[in-house]
Amino acid sequence: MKGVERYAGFTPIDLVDRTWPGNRIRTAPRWLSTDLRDGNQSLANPMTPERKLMMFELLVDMGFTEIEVGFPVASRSDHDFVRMLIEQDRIPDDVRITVLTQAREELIEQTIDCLKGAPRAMIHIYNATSPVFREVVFGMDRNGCKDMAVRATRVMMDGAERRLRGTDVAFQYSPELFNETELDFSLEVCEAVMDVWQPGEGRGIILNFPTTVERSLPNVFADQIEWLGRNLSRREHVCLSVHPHNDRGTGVASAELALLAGAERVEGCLFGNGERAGNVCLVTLGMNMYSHGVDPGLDFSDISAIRRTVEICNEVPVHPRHPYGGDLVYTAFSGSHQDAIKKGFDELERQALTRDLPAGELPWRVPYLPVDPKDVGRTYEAVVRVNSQSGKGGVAYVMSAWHGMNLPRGLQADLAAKVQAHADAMGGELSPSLIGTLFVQEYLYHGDASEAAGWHTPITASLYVDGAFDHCGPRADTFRTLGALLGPWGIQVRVVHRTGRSLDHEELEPHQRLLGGCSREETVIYAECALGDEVAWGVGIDADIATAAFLAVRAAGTRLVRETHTSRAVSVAAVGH
Ligand SMILES: CC(=O)SCCNC(=O)CCNC(=O)[C@H](O)C(C)(C)COP(=O)(O)OP(=O)(O)OC[C@H]1O[C@@H](n2cnc3c(N)ncnc32)[C@H](O)[C@@H]1OP(=O)(O)O
Ligand SMILES: CC(C)C(=O)C(=O)O
Ligand SMILES: [Mg+2]
Repeated sequence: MKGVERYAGFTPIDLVDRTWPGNRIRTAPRWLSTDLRDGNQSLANPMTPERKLMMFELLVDMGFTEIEVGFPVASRSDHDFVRMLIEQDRIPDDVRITVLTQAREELIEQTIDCLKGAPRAMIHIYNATSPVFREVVFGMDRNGCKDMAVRATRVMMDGAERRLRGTDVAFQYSPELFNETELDFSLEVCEAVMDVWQPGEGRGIILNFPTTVERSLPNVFADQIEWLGRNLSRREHVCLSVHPHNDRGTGVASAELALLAGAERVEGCLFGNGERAGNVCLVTLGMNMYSHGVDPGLDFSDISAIRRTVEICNEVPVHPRHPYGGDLVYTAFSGSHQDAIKKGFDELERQALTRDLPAGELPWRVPYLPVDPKDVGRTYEAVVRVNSQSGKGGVAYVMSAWHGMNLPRGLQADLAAKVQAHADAMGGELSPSLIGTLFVQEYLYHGDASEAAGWHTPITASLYVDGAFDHCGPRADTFRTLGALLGPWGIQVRVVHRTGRSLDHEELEPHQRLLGGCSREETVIYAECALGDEVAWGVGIDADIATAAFLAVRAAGTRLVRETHTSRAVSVAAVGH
């Protein structure tokens, strides 16, 4: 592409004995949400006080104990929001608010004043340290840049000492554009800042290393973090924090590799809001940990509610493909994915029965779904959505999840072909209720008894029972009744397969009751009839199994006769059990 020569590559870090690639993330880091600061400053329409409060309360509810609530000198609304939190006593005892300020004396004084009356707070000072900032923005050398940070720390300590007497003041320093700064210079500035702050027992410091504009591969950032961890003095009093941005789309990877490399704290925003391509997404990071069996220490159990609140506060929609929280991320449209998902759920249910445990307590092993959607408050209903890319597994899933019917394999294929033809003809997606309507139209008996008059016997039906078979009395009685009903037509019923557990209408949501609002237990019988190479399926639903079977065979036989345009003998194959 034209112009590529204008961009320089990045220099790898000389750290041949790096250890981070062999490490694992075993515990959650300390989290800081910067939604109300870095997130807010990136919005075309910054949050109103109401939206800020909504975000703050969400963060508290999710379990954040470190929340950057603003840049008080940036605007009256930032200032007033911090004051409101303090004056209205809205900061829970286990939460520490943080405020950000540039390393400029006049701004620091005002920032301190804004914190008056807070029981505890963190003052976060930053100045840019990279060569391009030193040369282009500040016009100063390394020493000048370091002095800026040192002076700011002194001013902050002095001001806090004098004007924040009742406040437990903690301190965080960030060399902005750390990832573009020479490593030895970042270290030099941080050491100089620590010389002023004098970290020690009960007086820690947070040193926060941002990829202010992400420019290199995540492994380079990890090397930088491991190098710092080895070289910082007073290490036991330093909390090594990272603040990745997502300019290259690798913010999450940068954070994760930094954790492997020794980072202890991560700053970011929910759903990756923030400057340009965003701050690192804390939802993705936390849920990535959860999906590996590491408790993130944040509550994502109603991820849709979190997303809704974030969307209201930011006025920025969350992408439907956003990891873990997007509308479509627990949905498969394509046939082979749907088939594997259905088999995964079936196996989970089998295991639950065998081990007599709720399915929700079993190890999660469902293909194509990284976590159980229910763990984040999503349902299983949207896991499969049907269009022209779908196959029998998907259609069977919809029939089971939405309509409580566990179709035998042959009927799955038969219905899927009809659904596919419909999808091809209409384009787009077929809703579960439309699939249910197609099913009813195709397979249930709609005629009257005379329609079957053309049948010339004998018929042997292969029946599949789905539902309350166990509630229908001894099998012998059932077969006798069926014989009496079907016998005059010469239909022999030899085999009954189970396809699923009882269909209990009490368990189904109203939209799942394919045939209306009945509340008693019913039996579904699927009948497979063959005439030469032709096969037809019929379905009967009734509280009485014999009636259900009768209706199913009539439906199948009628369709077969109609489809083959013949009234010659219908033979029905028996399938062994
Ligand atoms: C990566 C980040 O997200 S950092 C946080 C960024 N957030 C914000 O900037 C939002 C809030 N900011 C503001 O409201 C304003 O920028 C203020 C109030 C902080 C400062 O306002 P102003 O004094 O009008 O300055 P302005 O916004 O034009 O910034 C330029 C000044 O900041 C200085 N500056 C810029 N970046 C930095 C930095 N990283 N560290 C220290 N000083 C800096 C510049 O040198 C310049 O100073 P100069 O006027 O002496 O040349
Ligand atoms: C203020 C700092 C930490 C920042 O937001 C950044 O560098 O991205
Ligand atoms: Mg930032």
